[in-house]
Amino acid sequence: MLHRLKNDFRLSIIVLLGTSGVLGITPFAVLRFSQGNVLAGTVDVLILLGVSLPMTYAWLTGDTRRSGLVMAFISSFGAVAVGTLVGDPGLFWLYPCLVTGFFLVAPRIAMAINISAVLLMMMLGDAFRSQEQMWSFAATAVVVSACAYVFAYRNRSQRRRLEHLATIDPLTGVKNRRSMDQELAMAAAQSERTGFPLSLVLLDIDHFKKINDEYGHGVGDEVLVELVWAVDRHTRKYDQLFRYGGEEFVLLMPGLEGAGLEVVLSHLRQVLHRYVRHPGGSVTASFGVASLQHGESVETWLARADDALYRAKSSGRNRVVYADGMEDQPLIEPA
Ligand SMILES: Nc1nc2c(ncn2[C@@H]2O[C@H](COP(=O)(O)OP(=O)(O)OP(=O)(O)O)[C@@H](O)[C@H]2O)c(=O)[nH]1
Repeated sequence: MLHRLKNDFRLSIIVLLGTSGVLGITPFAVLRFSQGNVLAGTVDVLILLGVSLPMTYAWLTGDTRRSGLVMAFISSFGAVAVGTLVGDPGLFWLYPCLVTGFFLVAPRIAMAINISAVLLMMMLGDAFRSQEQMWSFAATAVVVSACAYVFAYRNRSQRRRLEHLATIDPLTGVKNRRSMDQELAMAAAQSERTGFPLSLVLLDIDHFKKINDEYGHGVGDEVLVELVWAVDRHTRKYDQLFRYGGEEFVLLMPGLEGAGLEVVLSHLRQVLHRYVRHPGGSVTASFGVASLQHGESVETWLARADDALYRAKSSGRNRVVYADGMEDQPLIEPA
């Protein structure tokens, strides 16, 4: 449970708000009913349901997007209803809602909800004792919302930047090994469910150390970038390339296996040989290929591709080798 809360920021906010909403509003609901204010008590109960149901939904389904939106909406307009029904003591409830909305939904949506809630409260007018109070409320609500917006916007762009840094290889711009682990697990689970074929290619540049040693690391880096560019140009948009480490890449190819896969990879091997170059000539790469088998774990799948790559390297490089006893690709040199 703690693990989920620690790893899912929006879920943790939903749970925090839902729980504090339930704890904070319940005494007021009881108070309103005991004072005979049935309408305000009913509104409190509706808000209680409005925050606890999305919280339960988010917890059970993991869908924090929809629950966050519902919660932001209900808490803000619920606060408007409370303010309108009980007068200025209810006004204060809108302030936490003006801020917390930014934790639940995108900054633009939170801002739109805030503006609508404040305007609605002003139009209904019943919460205010005087015009002066109403305009003071409007001005302070705008200041609170504007500050929260700037903070949320900045926080969001920094989070996106961190996500980018954590998942993208800075040299080549493809996803790194960390995101590969997640994507492979997801793709394998989907393939297991749908029966859609899924193949994995371990692609390793041949004698890369020699290129570095002879022409320098800068040239080595350029070769890596060129290779990524060539693979990207000659594969489909739903194929995904990851940098596995060093000069080794993983290419994930959904919907391809058997003869179709052989044709594509034979072509790709030749394309790399033809287009990826260094000052001393062309670059070659070896491929180890494994198609996911029913019930197979990602680790075993990768290990089979790795074993095939090892065989490609040890049998002469510049070739495609398939796991599970399939024949090595005949070595066809480009014209
Ligand atoms: N330029 C550059 N070199 C890198 C990078 N990452 C790893 N390397 C180098 O890649 C080389 C990999 O060498 P090896 O593992 O011996 O592989 P290889 O020379 O390609 O030999 P085979 O794979 O057996 O054909 C090492 O010299 C690493 O320093 C990088 O980001 N840029």
